[in-house]
Amino acid sequence: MWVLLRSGYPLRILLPLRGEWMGRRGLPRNLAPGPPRRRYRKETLQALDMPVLPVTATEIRQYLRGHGIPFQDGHSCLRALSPFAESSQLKGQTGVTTSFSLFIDKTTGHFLCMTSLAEGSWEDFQASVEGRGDGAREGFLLSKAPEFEDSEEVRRIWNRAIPLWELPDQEEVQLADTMFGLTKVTDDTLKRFSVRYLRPARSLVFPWFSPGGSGLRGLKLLEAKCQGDGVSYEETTIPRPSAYHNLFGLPLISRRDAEVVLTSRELDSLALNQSTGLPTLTLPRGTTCLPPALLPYLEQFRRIVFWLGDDLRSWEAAKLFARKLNPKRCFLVRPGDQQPRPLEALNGGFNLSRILRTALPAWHKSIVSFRQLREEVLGELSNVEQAAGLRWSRFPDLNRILKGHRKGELTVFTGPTGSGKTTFISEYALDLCSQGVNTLWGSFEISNVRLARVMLTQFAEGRLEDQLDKYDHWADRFEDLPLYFMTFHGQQSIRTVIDTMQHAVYVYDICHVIIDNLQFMMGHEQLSTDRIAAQDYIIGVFRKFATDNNCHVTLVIHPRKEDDDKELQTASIFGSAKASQEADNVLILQDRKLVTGPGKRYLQVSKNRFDGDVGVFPLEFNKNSLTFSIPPKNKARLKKIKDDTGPVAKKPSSGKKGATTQNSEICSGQAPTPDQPDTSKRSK
Ligand SMILES: Nc1ncnc2c1ncn2[C@@H]1O[C@H](COP(=O)(O)OP(=O)(O)OP(=O)(O)O)[C@@H](O)[C@H]1O
Repeated sequence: MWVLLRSGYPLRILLPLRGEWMGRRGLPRNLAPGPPRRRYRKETLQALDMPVLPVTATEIRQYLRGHGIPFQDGHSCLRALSPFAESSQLKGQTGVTTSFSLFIDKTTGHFLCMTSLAEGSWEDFQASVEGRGDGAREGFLLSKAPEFEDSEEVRRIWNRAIPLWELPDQEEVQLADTMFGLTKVTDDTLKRFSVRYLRPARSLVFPWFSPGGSGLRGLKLLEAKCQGDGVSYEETTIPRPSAYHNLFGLPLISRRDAEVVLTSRELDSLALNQSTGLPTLTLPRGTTCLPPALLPYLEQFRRIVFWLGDDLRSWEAAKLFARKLNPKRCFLVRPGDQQPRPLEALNGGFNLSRILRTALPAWHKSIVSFRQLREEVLGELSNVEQAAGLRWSRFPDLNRILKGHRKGELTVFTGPTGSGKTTFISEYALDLCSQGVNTLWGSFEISNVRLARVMLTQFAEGRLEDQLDKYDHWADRFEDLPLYFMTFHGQQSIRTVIDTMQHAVYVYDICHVIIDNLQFMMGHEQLSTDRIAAQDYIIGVFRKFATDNNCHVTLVIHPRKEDDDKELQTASIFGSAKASQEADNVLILQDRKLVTGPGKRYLQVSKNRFDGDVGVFPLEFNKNSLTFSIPPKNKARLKKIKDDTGPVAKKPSSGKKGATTQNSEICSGQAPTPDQPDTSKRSK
């Protein structure tokens, strides 16, 4: 994984953990070659020590003009004459010059030369143009060749895989067709997309070819497993997901194609291309992200249709991605009963071309009519559970009160000093991140190493100090979480923090930012009136960021000093009422002990803009695992007690996304004492 964000950004800024803990990917066991290997990338941290300022599109344009480099304006990139391509390379087959092969990302300044495949940061580009730097001008140094171990593995798997129709046993063909839903996909289609089948792993193999079709850069394996009455799928990529930048279907795209359909699964692309004849591309990691490195490959299209899936999450992802690609050329297929995902649509006898024609424009003017909103409103109404957000798997009581974690909201979290705010919020965020929420941490008070240690302990649900032999196992799994850290420590200016967050949303599709804590952006204002004004301003900025980027921001704020024996309230948050007004959710970690649960703290939800439900529930701290969630054993015990004492209203949640949660039985056994706030009331 290249941890180098954009060298052009305040680079001490984002530190994904992966670089330090490169581990082994989860290949099917029967393919695993030899004992686990570990690779350490020591250069990672050094790269982060260069404080460089962000670049804007205007500055890039000025620089190109200033250096006499001709360029054209594109959708998300500027296209320029490439200083990395040899003049002989610039001639296409027809002898016509294939100029403007250099793509520079307008937001990050990152560049890619399509002719030489050189790529790098904006600083690398400048160094190269100005003849300084160490070889960037040679044009090849920055292109990332697959690591040797990876290319060996890729080659070996690819050579063992065979086309489906060459399987010797007809029954095996039928089984594979059924498991992968390929009964209506023709051999011609599979052949066109070079899909193979790996018998020992019972997996389809999708190749990643280098641009220009010269070599194999990687693979994706899709394994189908029977699960009850249904089938579940598991993906494995080589290289590992963070470096897997394949737009599956790219070799079939012609330079003249002006329209493309983007899907989130390779099988959907096969179905779409077969039934509509349109060019299709699959995003490498489905709905989780659209890495900016792929944007140059999408520049040529005047119309891009997203058909990512049939749920609200796919719809949200499509809207987010459209912003990167320029929403004016993007159209979205709305999820719905009559618009399932492409493979299902093909198998269900739907007319895929007709569904594509119903795609809605992604671009809205500042003023919209209800006509433009009605489809979105319908989407929310027909997917009520999904609209309530992603459910925590460790905190059923949070689901019960808050209903879920929703994009674009601002959560303010407070609690007395040393009460365990960081520890709790770490588990709360880890829970979501483990379910695929791309997360960015801004921990200004405690170091990232300490924070990561807490999170890893919570992830492993036990002390790792006593079982170091298991460290690699947990670290490898942890490394694959979509988790990033800002490397700020101590006081920071709000502008720098917001710039970094903006950058992370663009590059890593971050959907949840945690800021611990706001006091580190307050500067050194001495007067309390200045401090209140500063805090109000900062909260306003985070509120706007959350809304503009459809990204959830969780903001930890210290309370004002109150009597130790008094409970905190919304009004206890330092400053004016701005924090509670702007916040969608207000959570308070109360360390006053519940009478019924000696020694325990409890979490109070004192504001919930989504549906108004507020309430409290006890938190039981486990010193070994540093967790507050109720371990599965205890959950079972609580359920049993309830079963023994009377009927349970509803089955407790499985904790999985989309599952309904009704866990009042867990809480009600430990209800707050009467002198505690009335928790059943709505907040407004
Ligand atoms: N409920 C608890 N009972 C006992 N110890 C706890 C509890 N919660 C957290 N701790 C421990 O207390 C210490 C401080 O926790 P943490 O840093 O999460 O508190 P905080 O509220 O964020 O502190 P600060 O106010 O300084 O930001 C940690 O060592 C943590 O493991």
